[in-house]
Amino acid sequence: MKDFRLYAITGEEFHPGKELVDVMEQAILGGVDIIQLRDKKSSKLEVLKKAQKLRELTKKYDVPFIVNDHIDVALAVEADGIHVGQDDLPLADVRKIVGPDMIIGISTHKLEEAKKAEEGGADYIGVGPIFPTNSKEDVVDPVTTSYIQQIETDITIPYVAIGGIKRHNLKEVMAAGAKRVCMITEIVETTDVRARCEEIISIMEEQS
Ligand SMILES: Cc1ncc(COP(=O)(O)OP(=O)(O)O)c(N)n1
Ligand SMILES: Cc1nc(C(=O)O)sc1CCOP(=O)(O)O
Ligand SMILES: [Mg+2]
Repeated sequence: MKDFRLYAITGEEFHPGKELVDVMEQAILGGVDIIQLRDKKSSKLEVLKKAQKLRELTKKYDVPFIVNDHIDVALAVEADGIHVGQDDLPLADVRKIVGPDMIIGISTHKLEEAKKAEEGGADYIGVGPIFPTNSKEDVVDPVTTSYIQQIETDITIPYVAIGGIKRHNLKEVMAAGAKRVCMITEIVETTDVRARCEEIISIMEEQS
């Protein structure tokens, strides 16, 4: 897969009154280079409609588009990838469904899960939650930056740090070895999403 550094996940509940596509377009203009549609509340049809709009947007900017949870929606809109968690379908079954080319990302919270994902052919893994987060209901305890250090030592596939990552703790995350970060609230919960992403990118560039 094409490499990336700033991964934005949608979080419509954090930007009331603003259109999903407008917020994500500002994020892309600010430097986000991969987008995931994550919607835990809408009906399947509503998720499909949002995915269609984001597919169009991400095609325009040549940014990879990932769908969280809904494999059928990912296939229907020809998304670039699907993101699944530890309680979703096993990787081997997801691969059978989506075929050889679609990106598969898997959430991991411990080294054992990361190794299994790598051995099973995941294209990337999520590594988190690094810090406490209010953006996910059934979240496990923070894994802290020590999990990033373990991943750096033992895992070779691309990984993205996630969970409670903000401008103020970004240096700590990068100092542990992370080169890619994923955020919901720090990106979408602000009046100027583009400027926020530019600021995040400039902190990342200072650290690399
Ligand atoms: C990049 C990335 N990493 C982790 C997650 C979390 O996925 P999951 O464990 O399936 O939880 P939900 O997002 O479905 O609540 C993610 N979505 N993206
Ligand atoms: C969706 C998600 N998955 C996580 C994991 O650790 O797997 S943490 C998380 C929420 C990330 O949101 P924020 O940047 O607002 O903390
Ligand atoms: Mg999931």
